[in-house]
Amino acid sequence: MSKLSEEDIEKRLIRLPEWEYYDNAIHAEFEFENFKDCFSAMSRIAFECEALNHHPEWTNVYNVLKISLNTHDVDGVTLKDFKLAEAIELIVEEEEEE
Ligand SMILES: C[C@H](O)[C@H](O)[C@H]1CNC2=NC(N)=NC(=O)C2=N1
Repeated sequence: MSKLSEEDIEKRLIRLPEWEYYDNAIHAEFEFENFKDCFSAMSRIAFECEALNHHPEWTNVYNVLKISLNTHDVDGVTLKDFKLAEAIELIVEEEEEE
C-alpha cells in the first residue's frame, strides 16, 4: 500500500468533513450522548478494524472519542486509512441515529 501525497489526502478529505490531516495522520473527534453510546461505537469499530487488519490510535474520555489513523509500514497515510475512516463514519452515523 503506497503512501498518498498531501494533495491526494486533502482531496479525499473533502468527502470526510469530520477528518483533518496533520502530523502525518488523519484525525477526527466524535462526541456522543453518553459513555454507553461512545463505547458501543468503539466496540463496533473494533470489529471493523479486525476485519480490515488496520487499527486506530484512539482515546476515549466519557462521551468523546478521538481517533488518529496512519499506516506504520510506510510512515504515512494510505488508502487503508481512508477505508477505515469511511467505515468509522458509517458506524458513528448509525450510533447517532439510535
Ligand atoms: C502485521 C499487521 O498487518 C500490521 O501490524 C498492521 C496492523 N494494524 C495497523 N494499523 C494501522 N493503523 N497501521 C498499520 O500500519 C497497521 N499495521
